[in-house]
Amino acid sequence: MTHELLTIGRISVDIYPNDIGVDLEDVTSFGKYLGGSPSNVAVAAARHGRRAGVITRTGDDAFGTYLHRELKKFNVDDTYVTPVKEWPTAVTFCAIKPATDEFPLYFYGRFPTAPDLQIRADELDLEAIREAGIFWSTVTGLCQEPSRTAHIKAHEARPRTGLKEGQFTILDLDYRPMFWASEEEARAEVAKILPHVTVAIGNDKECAVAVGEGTPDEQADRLLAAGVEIAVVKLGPEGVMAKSRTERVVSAPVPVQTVNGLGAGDSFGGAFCHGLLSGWPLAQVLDYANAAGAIVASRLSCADAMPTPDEVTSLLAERGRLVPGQFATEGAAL
Ligand SMILES: Nc1ncnc2c1ncn2[C@@H]1O[C@H](COP(=O)(O)OP(=O)(O)O)[C@@H](O)[C@H]1O
Ligand SMILES: O=C(O)C[C@@H](O)[C@H](O)C(=O)COP(=O)(O)O
Repeated sequence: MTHELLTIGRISVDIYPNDIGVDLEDVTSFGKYLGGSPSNVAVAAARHGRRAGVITRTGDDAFGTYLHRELKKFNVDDTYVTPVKEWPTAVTFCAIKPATDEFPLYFYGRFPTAPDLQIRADELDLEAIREAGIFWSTVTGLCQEPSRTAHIKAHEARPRTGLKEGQFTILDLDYRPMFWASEEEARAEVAKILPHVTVAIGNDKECAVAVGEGTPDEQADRLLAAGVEIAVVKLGPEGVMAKSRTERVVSAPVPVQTVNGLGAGDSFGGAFCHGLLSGWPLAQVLDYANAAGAIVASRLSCADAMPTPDEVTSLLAERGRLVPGQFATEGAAL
C-alpha cells in the first residue's frame, strides 16, 4: 500500500475529563480516546478520505490492543504499529478549562521513556517512507534515543531533492517542554531535520523554539531561509498565517465556542495534508485547515472529534466563507 500520508511518532491513550472547567484533582469521571499528536494527524487525514498510516509503538498490553482497535476503526493503517515488551502504553490526562483557555497536559508512562520513543532505525520500512505522498514527523520524536536516530534516518532516506511532484515532507514543530532538557537542545535537533523538510508547521511558541523569538513573519522567513517551501504559523483562536517563497497568506479566525483547545493543531494538520494532496492553492488549504482546527477546538476529544469534509465545508458556509466548488477533491495530486 502506498500511503498518501505516513506519520511517525507518539501514540497514547488520552484519558480526558468529562467534567469541564475544573482542575484535575476535582475531576470525577473520564473518557478514553486514542491520542498522541502524529497518530491524531493520521486519523484526521483518514477522516478526509486519505490513505493514512502511522509508525509508532505501544506497550504489549490492553491499552495497546485498544489503540489498534481505534486505528482500524478510523481507517488508519496500523501495519507499522508494533508492541515493545519493556514499557507500558503511555497515557495522557488533561484538565479542560475553556473559560481561562487552559488545557494543561499530564503525561504518564513517558518517563524515563515511552514505547513510541523506542522506534529503532533498523526497523523502518524506508521504501514506504520514501513513497508516501506526505511524510509527517514531530519534534517530540527527536527528544530521545533510539527514536531520534530513527527519525534522522527516515528523513535522510527521503531527501528534498529526491521528492517527486506532489510529495511533501512535513515537520510539526510540536514542542512539549517536559521531554527536553532545554529549548536549545530541541533547537539543535530541529536543525538536523530541517534540511530534509519542505513544510514546517508550528504555533508561535514552537516556532520560537525552532528558529528563535520573533514575529510570526520573522519566524516564517527564518524557516524559509532554512530551505522549507511553506512555513505555517498557527495562531490558535486568532487563525493562521503561512508563507511560501512567492506568497503570504492569512486565514482569519473561524469563531467557535471553545471546549478543548487540545487536538486543534492535529486536526489542522490532517486537513492541511488533505488540501496539499488535493492540489489546492495555499489560501484554500489554509482556510480549510483553519476551520478543521476550529471544529476540534469546539469539541471535547481529539481523535474522535476529527471532522469530515462535509463538517468543514458546512462550518465555512455558516460563516459565509465558502466559495461553491472550492474544495473539490477529484483533482487529488497523487
Ligand atoms: N479556539 C479556537 N477557535 C477557532 N480556531 C481555532 C481555535 N483553536 C485552534 N484553532 C484553529 O486550529 C489551528 C491550530 O490550533 P493551535 O492551537 O494554534 O495549534 P496547537 O494545538 O498545535 O497549538 C489554529 O491555527 C486555528 O486555525
Ligand atoms: O500527544 C500529545 O501531545 C497530547 C495528546 O493527549 C493529544 O491527543 C494531542 O496530541 C493534542 O495535540 P495538539 O493538536 O498539538 O493540541
